[in-house]
Amino acid sequence: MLKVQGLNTYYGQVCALEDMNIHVKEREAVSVIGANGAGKSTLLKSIMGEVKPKSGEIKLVDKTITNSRTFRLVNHGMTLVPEGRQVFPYLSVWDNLILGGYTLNQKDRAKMAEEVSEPFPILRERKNQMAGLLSGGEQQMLAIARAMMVSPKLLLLDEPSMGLSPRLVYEVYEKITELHQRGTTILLVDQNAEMAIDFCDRAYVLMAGRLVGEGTKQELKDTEIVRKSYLG
Ligand SMILES: Nc1ncnc2c1ncn2[C@@H]1O[C@H](COP(=O)(O)OP(=O)(O)OP(=O)(O)O)[C@@H](O)[C@H]1O
Repeated sequence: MLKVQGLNTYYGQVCALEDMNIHVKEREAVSVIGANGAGKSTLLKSIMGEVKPKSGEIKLVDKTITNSRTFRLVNHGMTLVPEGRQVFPYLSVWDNLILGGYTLNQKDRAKMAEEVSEPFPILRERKNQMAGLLSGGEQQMLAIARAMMVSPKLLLLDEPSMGLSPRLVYEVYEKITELHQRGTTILLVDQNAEMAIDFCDRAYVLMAGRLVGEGTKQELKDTEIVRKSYLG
C-alpha cells in the first residue's frame, strides 16, 4: 500500500533521513521505533507532504505521491494523527470531529462523526464539552477519531503514547488495535518501543536518520540490540 524508496530529507544542512526504505502492506500494522531525534516524525511528515524530501520516491498504492500536497493525500485515503494530538482546545469535542471531515459534505460529516465516535464512548459522553477539558488520553482518542473521519485506508500516528501515563498508553493502544482489527492499515512511530512492537506485525528501527533494523515483532524482540537499547 505504501512504499518509501531511497528517501533523503534535510532541514537546511541537517540530514534528518538518509536513504530511507520502508513499506506497508494492505491491512498491516507497522511500527517505527527510535530514540529522540532519530527522524521518526520527519518520516511521517515527509510521507504526508508536510516536509519536502530532497530525493527519493513515495508511492501510495500505485501512485507516486512524493511532494503531493497534504490535502490531496487526505483525498487519496491517508491521514496523520500528529505528535502532541493538536486538538482545538476551545472547540467542542464534536466540532473537533466535524473539522476532521472538512473534505466531506455537511450531511456526511455528521454521519461520520457518529460512526467514528462509536468505538470511543467517552467522546460521545462529552461531545459538547470543550476538547481542552479532556484528559491527555481522551484527547489522543479524539485526535485518532478525528483522523478516522475521512475513512482513511492508511492511518499514520506520530507518538500516540507521548505524555501519557502507562495506563492511558495501554488504553490508547487498545483502541488503535481495535481500529486495525476493523480493517485500517496503520503505520505508527513511537519512542515507546515496548508498546509499538507489541502492537505491530512488523517494525523498523531508526537511528540518527538511518534504518538500522527491521523485522517481524518476534524477530525484533529476539534481536539483542533492540532488547538492550529499546526494550530495557
Ligand atoms: N524544523 C526543523 N528544523 C531543523 N531541524 C529539525 C526540524 N525538525 C526536526 N529537526 C531535526 O531533525 C532530526 C530528526 O527529528 P525528528 O523530529 O524527525 O525526530 P523524532 O525521531 O521524531 O524525535 P522525537 O521523538 O523527539 O520527536 C533531529 O536532529 C531534529 O533536531
